Amino acid sequence: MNQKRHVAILGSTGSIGTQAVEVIKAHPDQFRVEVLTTNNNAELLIQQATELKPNVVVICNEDYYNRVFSALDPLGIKVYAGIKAIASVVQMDAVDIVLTAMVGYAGLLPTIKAIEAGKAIALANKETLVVAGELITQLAAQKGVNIYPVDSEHSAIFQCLVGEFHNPIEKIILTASGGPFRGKSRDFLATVTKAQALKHPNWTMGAKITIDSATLMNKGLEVIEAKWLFGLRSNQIDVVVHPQSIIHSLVQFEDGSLKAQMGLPDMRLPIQFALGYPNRLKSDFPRFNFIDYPLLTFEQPDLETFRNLQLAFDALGRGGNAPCIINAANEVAVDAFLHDRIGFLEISDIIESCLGKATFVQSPVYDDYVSTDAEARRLATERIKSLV
Ligand SMILES: NC(=O)C1=CN([C@@H]2O[C@H](COP(=O)(O)OP(=O)(O)OC[C@H]3O[C@@H](n4cnc5c(N)ncnc54)[C@H](OP(=O)(O)O)[C@@H]3O)[C@@H](O)[C@H]2O)C=CC1
Ligand SMILES: CC(=O)[C@@H](O)[C@H](O)COP(=O)(O)O
Ligand SMILES: [Mn+2]
Repeated sequence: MNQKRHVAILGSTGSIGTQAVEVIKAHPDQFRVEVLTTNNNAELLIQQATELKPNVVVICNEDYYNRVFSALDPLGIKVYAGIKAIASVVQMDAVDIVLTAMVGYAGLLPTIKAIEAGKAIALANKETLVVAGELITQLAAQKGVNIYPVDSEHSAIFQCLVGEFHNPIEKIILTASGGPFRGKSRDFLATVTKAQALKHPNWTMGAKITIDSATLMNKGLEVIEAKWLFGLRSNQIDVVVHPQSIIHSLVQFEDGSLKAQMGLPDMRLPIQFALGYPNRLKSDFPRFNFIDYPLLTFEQPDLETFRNLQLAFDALGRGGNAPCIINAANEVAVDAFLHDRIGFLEISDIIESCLGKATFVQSPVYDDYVSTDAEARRLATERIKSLV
């Protein structure tokens, strides 16, 4: 790259956000941070901003505005509060690329606003494409905006496709670790605790995605994300359990050839690839050694025990706002599980019940997604109340 890329990091204090900051700090000649945003973590935001000197920061929780303002205003950094400010700062002229590393449905509106303003997107927030994949991909095409995947599986597929964009994909194979409860029975799952579910075998991530990995909903969300990113039909997307998380996913072309992308589980690589595309920037990330991994194994996912993956395929098959319904129900159910209000297996029950009850919309527009999200959250909350 001959010019620095100017980056907005939405969710800079989270797992992806902090790793993105690391990548950017390692390449000061390639990147400059213009925007940092967070929900509540004022202290880390202040620390990051003091070091990176962005143009603007946003703290969603207005209670922390004074604290952040008093620390950063003397440095000439603009400070805004509230979720609406995020949707506006992504449109700043100084921003070239927006890394969407916020968690959940909250990522949708800022992503739409960024695309409307013609900004490239490094997409970590998979929920955006799950909720409104058609709207987002159509808008991006209309505005000539590139969406670079950050999610490790989708980055793997994107990396396999470099130099192959003219060749049709026969199918893709998304790898799944299987999570901490791989091979366990429903009887076992009925007793598992939040602490057990938060222990991912291979990745250290935020709480919501870690629970999604344990229920296999993460893979369901990734199937939907892949459909929109790569323009696939659902019968072109397979899932295989690969407990070592070394092969990050594969593409099969029409001549039968399979291409895979491999490496140690380290999100800094896909973050760096998305921010630096088309260049591969140097890194000192630990290298994979075949001798350390004499056995790479593969299994079928257990869709009867881990029902969320099947529910995601069902929602994808139904189309319209069905993926938005399961996303909202899942966000509410995971939050309830993390607050010890429901058991692990009840997460799927809540999603299934919402999918059956929420109003179906075949061809949703933005306002339909807003009302679907609200309705599904209300239905999920009512269902949880009936369970406790
Ligand atoms: N972690 C990973 O390895 C991977 C994550 N992803 C995806 O990336 C996204 C981020 O995940 P992850 O980094 O793990 O999540 P974390 O929970 O670690 O971080 C989330 C970030 O978003 C902020 N945030 C949370 N809620 C809101 C909100 N309602 N409005 C504005 N900001 C908010 C948080 O602020 P605060 O710190 O103040 O709470 C934090 O900065 C998710 O969509 C996830 O699915 C995809 C692949 C891998
Ligand atoms: C790092 C990443 O991309 C996560 O989405 C990861 O894939 C979670 O692992 P599993 O969902 O396969 O357990
Ligand atoms: Mn992933």
